[in-house]
Amino acid sequence: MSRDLKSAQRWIVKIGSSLLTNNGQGLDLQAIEAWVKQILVLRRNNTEIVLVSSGAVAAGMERLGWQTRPHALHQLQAAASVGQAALIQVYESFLQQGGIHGSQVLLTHEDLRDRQRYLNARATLRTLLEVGVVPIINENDAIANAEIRFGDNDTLAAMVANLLEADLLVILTDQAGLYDHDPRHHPEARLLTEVEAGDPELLRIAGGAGTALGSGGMLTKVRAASRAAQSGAATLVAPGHAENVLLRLWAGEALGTCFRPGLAKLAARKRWLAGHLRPTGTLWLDAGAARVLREKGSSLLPIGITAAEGGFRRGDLVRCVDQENQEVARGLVNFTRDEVLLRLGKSSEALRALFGDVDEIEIIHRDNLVLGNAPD
Ligand SMILES: Nc1ncnc2c1ncn2[C@@H]1O[C@H](COP(=O)(O)OP(=O)(O)O)[C@@H](O)[C@H]1O
Ligand SMILES: N[C@@H](CCC(=O)OP(=O)(O)O)C(=O)O
Repeated sequence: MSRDLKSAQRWIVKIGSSLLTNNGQGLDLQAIEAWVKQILVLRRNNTEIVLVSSGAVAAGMERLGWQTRPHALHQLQAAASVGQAALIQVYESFLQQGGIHGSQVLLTHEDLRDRQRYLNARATLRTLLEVGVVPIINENDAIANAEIRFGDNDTLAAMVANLLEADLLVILTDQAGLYDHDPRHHPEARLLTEVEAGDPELLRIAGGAGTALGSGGMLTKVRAASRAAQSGAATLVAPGHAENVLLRLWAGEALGTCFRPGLAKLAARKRWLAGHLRPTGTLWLDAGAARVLREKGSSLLPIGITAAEGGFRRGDLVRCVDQENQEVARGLVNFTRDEVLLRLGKSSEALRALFGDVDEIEIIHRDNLVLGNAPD
């Protein structure tokens, strides 16, 4: 697979606990500054970045003057709460040097399982990207108990990659990438430069965390790569301490391990959106529109829509049905219901007369359309 990542427009970058801390002694400010500087360059080159950052517990321990990591959950949560503030303060100060703001988004597993909270999280993150902010995500450690925890940030980062349909998930860690054995115990281990996401063999060779600081080890990274692949994202597990690692990856250098997503992005993404999102509305198509969608998989234009139901918003999944209420397709809609109602039945000329020469006239673009009776 080519490592040309310049066309990958949305990256989720996960920075692990093993990297963020100076051997457990608080945050490694120099390292964080270096990553933020690279993120600023990527942003200037139109790559959207969402950061998933660990490090709250370690930063909190330093602020509280605790020498050893506590075992009791309430103490860990207190440390995370103090440290999260420190973490955001550090990122924000470095981002501001480049004229950009960061924002804090703390998530629990529940937030991505509950439909309404999932949609809220997605809408917020999309808006943050639209206004040029770098969202900085961590688990909401202060309140997350065992039942609602992700536990490691690799899983969280992969779920965010699905949520935002990212092109790429970059997992920075303290090793050069995935080896055929845990390199801490097998000095002869070989680095794997390219693998297939979801290959079950990888689960066998990936071990647990290498240090007391990290939580998931390679196993959660391998699992994260298969999860990210479900929505078509490639994953790179790369050495976070390598100089200019993000810029070198962006330039196409073969650093770390690349997990190919298997299915082409478009096909994977379509399968994922049909299987994972629940429709929030219905568009009724006339016979002509139903036919061109079924026969040619064309984009859905306003002229072929006769009615719109449901309180959907831009980016939501809607069902497209024919006049007999048979499902023709599902897709991500480009407009809110009110906007669709203003446009339905109108020709492209009529739309231009109303709205001027706007770029987007399709109600659903063909890349966002899945034909047939998709599962709920
Ligand atoms: N096959 C493997 N290849 C590379 N590293 C592995 C492998 N199996 C286990 N590991 C361990 O995984 C560790 C990285 O995971 P972890 O400690 O959780 O870090 P992070 O905080 O970056 O998530 C490495 O330090 C390494 O010891
Ligand atoms: N949410 C925790 C980090 C969880 C964690 O260690 O994850 P990981 O970086 O995947 O090993 C924190 O901020 O301290």
